[in-house]
Amino acid sequence: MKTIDELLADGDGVRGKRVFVRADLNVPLSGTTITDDGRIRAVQPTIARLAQAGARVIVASHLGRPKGAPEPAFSLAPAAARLGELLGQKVAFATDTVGESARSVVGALGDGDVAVLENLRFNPGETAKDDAERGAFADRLAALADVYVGDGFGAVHRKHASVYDLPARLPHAAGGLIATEVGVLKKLTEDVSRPYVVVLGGAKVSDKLGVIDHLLEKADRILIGGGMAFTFLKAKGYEVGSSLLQEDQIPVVQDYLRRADERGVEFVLPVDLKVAAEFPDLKAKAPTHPETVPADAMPAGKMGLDNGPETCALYAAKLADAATVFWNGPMGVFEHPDFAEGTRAVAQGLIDSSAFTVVGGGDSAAAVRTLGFDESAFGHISTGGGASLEYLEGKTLPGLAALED
Ligand SMILES: Nc1ncnc2c1ncn2[C@@H]1O[C@H](COP(=O)(O)OP(=O)(O)O)[C@@H](O)[C@H]1O
Ligand SMILES: O=C(OP(=O)(O)O)[C@H](O)COP(=O)(O)O
Repeated sequence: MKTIDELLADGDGVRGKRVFVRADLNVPLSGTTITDDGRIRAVQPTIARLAQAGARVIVASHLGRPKGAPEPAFSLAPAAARLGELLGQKVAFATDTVGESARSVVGALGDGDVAVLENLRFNPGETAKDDAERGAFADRLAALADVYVGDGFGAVHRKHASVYDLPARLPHAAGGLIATEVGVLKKLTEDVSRPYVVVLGGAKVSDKLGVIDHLLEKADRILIGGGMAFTFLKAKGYEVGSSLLQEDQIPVVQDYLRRADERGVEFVLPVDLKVAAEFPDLKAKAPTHPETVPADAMPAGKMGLDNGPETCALYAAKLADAATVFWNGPMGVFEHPDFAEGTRAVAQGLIDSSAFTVVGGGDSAAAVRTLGFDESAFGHISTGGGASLEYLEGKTLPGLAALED
């Protein structure tokens, strides 16, 4: 994989060239306010290096999951503004991705200038399953640039036009963030110190359940929380009220539990939960008066939104003797103060252990920072959740494979 160092050292370098940087600027927002800018800070050095070398830098990313058409709530304008602050230079913003605005903004770039395009997922070609449709969008993106730098680690597991098809159309290299992320995660695929404990939570349950199949071969202990817990609790025959549930995956999860038993892998599920009548308002953050209930006695109509205190203590104990920990997915709706304790307890558990700890995922990393933990207390904070899980699984990641030749 060609690195950015090689790209900068090559012949005339990048001076005067239009360099397309596929970043992951998928940051958490409250309205138009960025609540954690970690992903922007993580890719900023790559953009700064290219700009300093005289490139005309075009930064592109997705944000959230809009359905192939513009949705103002998912605009990248706040991220572009924040990038400008971090770089200490003006950053132009195109209000589309391959249209008139993008062409004119890119055409106006001088050497060392930086522009951000609007959300790639406002165009259906970005995420299309059909190769030709994705390819046609990638052709239009390719027309904007001379060189491609892949540095959106959080999205390398997506076979999307800007991640997979575009690098095939331009000379390409991997950015510094991808190089760092792959360097750390590679260690976890080689020889891990044991006990190896994996903590899984969050809300992208259908995306991430599959990784357990592989973890059953690798991990010594798997702690489940967040929205992921309810499919497991239901699989054990418990009621889960109106909690997040992946009903069609219940037989799969039952198989995981059976295989874990056979293989001696310890599966740990919540023993108590914080529940409320409905999903909390994350903007107003008004008190929700949650109840704590045993995990096997969830009241009908209530939603599980965090681990209860007994689970917090149990998970801390299950982390204490770990030698390696990988954690993806918050243990609850940490964005609301009533449901942050489970996530805080796991973060503290990682810090209190003497393990090598890796925290992965946009929201998990944001949780650790917004709950006030010092980033340096963790071994590595990865910008990718799904991406790091799939990397650990040994899967071929489209966005890495595309950079490889
Ligand atoms: N019990 C729950 N019910 C609904 N959402 C939850 C629950 N627990 C955690 N979440 C949500 O999961 C989201 C993060 O999930 P995910 O995107 O999978 O993690 P990451 O970005 O770290 O990979 C957070 O926004 C959090 O509010
Ligand atoms: O937030 C992301 O992934 P993550 O929640 O697994 O860390 C990435 O930006 C990928 O987003 P996607 O899962 O909508 O493709």
